[in-house]
Amino acid sequence: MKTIINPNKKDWSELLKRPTQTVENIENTVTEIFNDVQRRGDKAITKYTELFDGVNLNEIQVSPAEIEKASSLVPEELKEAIQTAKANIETFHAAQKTERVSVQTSKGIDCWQEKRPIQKIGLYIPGGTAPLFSTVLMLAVPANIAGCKEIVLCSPPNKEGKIANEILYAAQLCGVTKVFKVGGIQAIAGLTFGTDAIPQVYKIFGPGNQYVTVAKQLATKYGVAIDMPAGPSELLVVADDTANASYVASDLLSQAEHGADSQVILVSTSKLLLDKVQSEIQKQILNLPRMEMTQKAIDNSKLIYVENDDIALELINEYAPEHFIICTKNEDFYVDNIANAGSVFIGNYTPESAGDYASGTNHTLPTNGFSKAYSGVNLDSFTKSITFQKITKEGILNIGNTIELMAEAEGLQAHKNAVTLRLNDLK
Ligand SMILES: NC(=O)c1ccc[n+]([C@@H]2O[C@H](COP(=O)([O-])OP(=O)(O)OC[C@H]3O[C@@H](n4cnc5c(N)ncnc54)[C@H](O)[C@@H]3O)[C@@H](O)[C@H]2O)c1
Ligand SMILES: N[C@H](CO)Cc1c[nH]c[nH+]1
Ligand SMILES: [Zn+2]
Repeated sequence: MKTIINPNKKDWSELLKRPTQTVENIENTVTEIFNDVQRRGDKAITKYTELFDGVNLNEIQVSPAEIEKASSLVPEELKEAIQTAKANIETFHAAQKTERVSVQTSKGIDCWQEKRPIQKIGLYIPGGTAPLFSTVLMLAVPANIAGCKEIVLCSPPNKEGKIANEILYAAQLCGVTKVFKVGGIQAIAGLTFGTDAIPQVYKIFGPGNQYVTVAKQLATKYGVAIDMPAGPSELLVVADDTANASYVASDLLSQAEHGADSQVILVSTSKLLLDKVQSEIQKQILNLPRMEMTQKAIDNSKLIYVENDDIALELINEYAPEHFIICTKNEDFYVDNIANAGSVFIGNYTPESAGDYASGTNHTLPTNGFSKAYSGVNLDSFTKSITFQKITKEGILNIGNTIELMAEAEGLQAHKNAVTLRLNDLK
């Protein structure tokens, strides 16, 4: 991992670049696949599944019998762990429910706002290098609490043409309606346009690699909504001499192991800590089964020394990490002042993995600096707010002239008439 000492502010944007390809790099591939799926539906889906996942499938929908069999093969101990995680995710997301907001803005004018579930949604569950069944919980649990009706899940098949047993078990446990063995750009295309097999949905959720993420971003051109760009995982840790170097190294490696295009960053006011973490990483990485991929991510990663907490905070807000771990003496300074981060983990005993699996918070989070403007997935991601109003005779008498004046000033006579006709009847 490269160490950078006191980087000059004018170099920050270059220093903080992500190692992923850009929308421009991937756009042509996405457009080609989208056009093909739009034209040829399931035939195109099957072609790209063979090309990218190396398997030729006659049937892309997972049958109830396959789900039953897969579920029976998941060890009991793991099922219990999945259920514990599910309970915590349920508790945290159910607590996010809000009451209807209702107010009389003036006499005779009642306005209110209510949340209604998005009826048809698509969940993308990554499966390229690891079957992320935890993501099923992160998406399907809040979707059910929100009341979404049709929940369609897509995930890439392995070389045997199967989706991991744990993904199917979690899908069944969390009330997913239909499951398809389709991944990557072609899955996003299927959910966007619909095919004979895959239902078209109103909103697509879920993380994925850079191809999936760019496909989701481009899918919005065709009218489907997305949760956010949730691409290759990333982590920024701020730590000082009060941190445990081996814990910090383990956290950095936990996100680096997601893939070669992940990135992790350590910011510190202590050169000693940076050195200790560097050597811990070199030690711990040797025992990781995904060492090669992890090493590639570590090569994209940085240890950054800065002189004080103010500079550290400014740099962190500029980077806008997906995950932000705080292991410093004055943790409140960072907790109170962080402006841009997807999810924050505080103190030596809060590993980022806790949020990935089981503490209850959602792990589908904005990457690539998008935490400057986007929230991670939460209960509201699965609902829309609808406003309602009811105006009485007294109410329209009160507000009518205001509307007439404004409509006239905008040159919209028909708008004015809609009020004037009523007012004339009431006079
Ligand atoms: N931000 C988040 O909230 C979050 C959460 C979990 C995981 N992640 C990220 O999800 C990603 C999972 O990636 P993954 O690759 O393991 O699984 P994936 O399911 O996202 O992608 C696999 C698919 O990518 C497609 N693909 C692969 N190479 C391609 C190419 N050259 N051209 C076109 N398509 C190609 C294939 O169709 C394949 O099925 C990781 O980057 C991880 O960091 C992010
Ligand atoms: N860290 C990922 C979000 O960026 C989520 C995840 C799933 N499994 C393990 N990790
Ligand atoms: Zn993770």
